[in-house]
Amino acid sequence: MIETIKLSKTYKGKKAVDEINIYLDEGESVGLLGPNGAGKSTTISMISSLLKPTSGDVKLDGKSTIKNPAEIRKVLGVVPQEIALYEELSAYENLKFFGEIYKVKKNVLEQRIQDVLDMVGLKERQKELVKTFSGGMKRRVNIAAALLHNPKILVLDEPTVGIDPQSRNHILETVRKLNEENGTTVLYTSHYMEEVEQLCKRVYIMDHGKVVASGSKAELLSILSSEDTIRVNLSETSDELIKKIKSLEYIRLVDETSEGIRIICKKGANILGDLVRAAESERIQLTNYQMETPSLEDVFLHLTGRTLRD
Ligand SMILES: Nc1ncnc2c1ncn2[C@@H]1O[C@H](COP(=O)(O)OP(=O)(O)OP(=O)(O)O)[C@@H](O)[C@H]1O
Repeated sequence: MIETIKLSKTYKGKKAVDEINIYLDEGESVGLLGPNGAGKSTTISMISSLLKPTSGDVKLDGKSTIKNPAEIRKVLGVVPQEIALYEELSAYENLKFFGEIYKVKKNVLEQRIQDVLDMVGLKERQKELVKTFSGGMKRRVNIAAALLHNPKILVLDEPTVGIDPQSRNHILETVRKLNEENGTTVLYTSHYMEEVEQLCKRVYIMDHGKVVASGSKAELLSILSSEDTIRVNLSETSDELIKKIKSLEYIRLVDETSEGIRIICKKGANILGDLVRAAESERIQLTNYQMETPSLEDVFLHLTGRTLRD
């Protein structure tokens, strides 16, 4: 359905997106996961034909959208990170305005506005001014606006950042329903691993403008099949202790957590004895030790040496 070919964007000599090749099949829900600055927004702006690539192409059903952006605009709805709404207008009036901009036919616009308000759970509050809404409710109006022209493809740029849990759950549920029940193709960008795990069948992991891995959750986790992840709680941590642990030859990564450290090491390494000795020599107590089932977060850490929120 959609395919990017060596898609790139350079800002003042710096590559924000570097030759990425991704595709979306009809009806899929695909995640674009990466930390701040990885290039996710730039990528989806180019896919949505809001931003011109420096090089490469975006194809819709085999045809370049760069030469002909009108086609993709018809079938794609985009929910940007910034909330672009008129505060002095009601939710309904905002949607009416966007519907006219998107050239939704007059005879269906009323019904579409009611349908999309229903999808995002704001039907009862449509007459209220947007300026009285919480950040999460505003984001829901934004999603409703992107759905007005009944797009086949919905692209969302970190739609749950900085909003209340109730709106967050609502948004996740709306996106899930659109994909599973309406068959809408979804491209969902986030730096929240659990959202992508929950919503997306396939994931691209981005870092520094490049796709560093892709596949289903199971495929991505298999990257870690040669490793164990261990969570260790400590009475305190010290740089010296972390240095000692890092120096053990079978250690791949040590990452500080709120309660201690997380270690990725070669599978089957006999680490406990070494850990206890290192902690004792620093007069630090080891209060808990637990093998973890690896998550996509660990895959990210393994691939980039950083956590998603670094
Ligand atoms: N208009 C611009 N001019 C110059 N540099 C830019 C511009 N937009 C983005 N960048 C840079 O490009 C890189 C990728 O940014 P982008 O916003 O695409 O990342 P992101 O993964 O979406 O992160 P975030 O979640 O913070 O938006 C960053 O280094 C950013 O500073």
